[in-house]
Amino acid sequence: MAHSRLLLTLPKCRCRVPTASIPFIARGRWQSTNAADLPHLNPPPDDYSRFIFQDKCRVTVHAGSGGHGCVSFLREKFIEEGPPNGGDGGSGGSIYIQTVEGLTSLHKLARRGVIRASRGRNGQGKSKGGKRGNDVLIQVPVGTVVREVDRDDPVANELARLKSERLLRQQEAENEEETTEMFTPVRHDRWVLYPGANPSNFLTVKFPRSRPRRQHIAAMEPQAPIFLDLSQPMDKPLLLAAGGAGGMGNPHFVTRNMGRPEFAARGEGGMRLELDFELKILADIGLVGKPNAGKSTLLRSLTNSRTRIGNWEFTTLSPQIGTVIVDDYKGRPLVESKGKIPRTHFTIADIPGLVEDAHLDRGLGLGFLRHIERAGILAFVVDLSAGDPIQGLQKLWRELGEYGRLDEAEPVDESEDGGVIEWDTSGSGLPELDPSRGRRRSELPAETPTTVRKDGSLPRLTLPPIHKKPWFVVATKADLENTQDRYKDLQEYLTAVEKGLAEHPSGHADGWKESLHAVPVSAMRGEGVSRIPKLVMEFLA
Ligand SMILES: Nc1nc2c(ncn2[C@@H]2O[C@H](COP(=O)(O)OP(=O)(O)OP(=O)(O)O)[C@@H](O)[C@H]2O)c(=O)[nH]1
Ligand SMILES: [Mg+2]
Repeated sequence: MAHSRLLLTLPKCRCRVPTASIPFIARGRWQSTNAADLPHLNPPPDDYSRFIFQDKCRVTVHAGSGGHGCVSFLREKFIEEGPPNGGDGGSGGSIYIQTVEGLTSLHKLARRGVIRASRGRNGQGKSKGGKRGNDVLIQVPVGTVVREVDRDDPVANELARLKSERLLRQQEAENEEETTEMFTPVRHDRWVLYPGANPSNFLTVKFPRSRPRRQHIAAMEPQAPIFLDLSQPMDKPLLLAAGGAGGMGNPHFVTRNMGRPEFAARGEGGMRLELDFELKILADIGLVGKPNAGKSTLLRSLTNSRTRIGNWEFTTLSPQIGTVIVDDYKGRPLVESKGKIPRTHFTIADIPGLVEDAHLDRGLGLGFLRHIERAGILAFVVDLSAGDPIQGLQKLWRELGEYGRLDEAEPVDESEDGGVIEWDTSGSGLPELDPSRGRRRSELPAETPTTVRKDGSLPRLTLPPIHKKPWFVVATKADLENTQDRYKDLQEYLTAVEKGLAEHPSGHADGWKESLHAVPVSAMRGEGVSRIPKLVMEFLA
């Protein structure tokens, strides 16, 4: 009795998971979608999880400088003036980069701003070499592009200085009559003197000619300027900037005339790189739709995503990713794929809605279109309750076409209708897709290898043009009135495009049209959505 009273008096509690524990990638098994879970598909505006998301940042990285060589001499009983035994300086720490699966945002990197590898320790007496500086590994999400903005390489600067000095000498030698003793500035920055030495010793000591040195691993650095397209998980880190070489101890400078050199070399300075990081999300499916079309609701109904839903435009302000698990609950794939790695899951990217002229940077569109550029399959989300869905679809294609044109100067256009479909549902039990359709999958973008080239850089990712990607239409809000006829028109139009009777909506005659579907769904009721994973697996298998 007391128990039931307690239940009655308790306020309605909504289970909230701490934000930090929610992964950015939400996972869900599409088989588990059932009508009983409906409240999460039409949630109140405050029922969503916040993600910290950053898809761009600029970071300055400093490789560590080398430690200085040591000036030291053996001191033992009965050996008054022992031979030099100064150790070499340790080399500076290097900066490496690696893509890691599971990371989804650059916000941690952006927060760091400046990344420094530590410097090498100085050499010591008794021929003790200095300790190496600690390396730094920058971990980024798969799909990150790294571009160099600026660099300051002390070794390159020194080499350039030596070259200009040599040219000057050559010129002097040509005009022999004007020959004067060339003034060589004292290089405090390149030499270390014996501890007890005066600064004036710099003027009296005759330093040997020295060329700046690099660590051997510097040969693995990517070619300047750096451009890396890290589209695959990497099992080994890639070197970005090698630390400065350590300075040599005084034994290295022994000559026949100078048995006890009282100087050693300073370590080379570490390189500074200013890098732009940009994350291009690599999802299998990109949802393309106008604001308020119902993309986020669709993502929620397919996955466990807690993305925000609201009956206003621009509810979604940053890309969201959901993962749909399609295994048999034991990690085994449900769809067998011949000759390829079997897929047990696929990812869906929900980006902010595209307004008209999004390619001219209206709305929020342009910044996020690049995420769609990389999706393997495009899902056009068209709201059946908001006017003519065919025009809606064509407008979306036009925006994508214009964006593609910005990228690679491609022509685009529009089109019309033709075709067949049966529609006999009034809200529930939406029709099954004909399994004989959606067979061809040859057009899927090939896996891009992340093989490192000889110069250490990665090959540039070659993306197929947007109009060549497989696509389908998700006709949402099919539970609302007057949507059946619109859906019918839309499917007729797609059949006409497939048969070549109507122009491809991208305006490209070679646009992908192997099997075009419009899937009618009511994402809010969770109806019809289970057909999407089936269709996607047909494409991915
Ligand atoms: N009746 C009905 N309403 C839906 C359906 N799907 C979404 N809605 C409603 O449409 C409105 C917009 O849904 P969202 O999922 O936030 O739309 P969106 O495309 O993500 O919008 P933006 O993030 O602004 O681009 C919400 O009020 C949803 O409840 C559906 O299948 N049926
Ligand atoms: Mg949204």
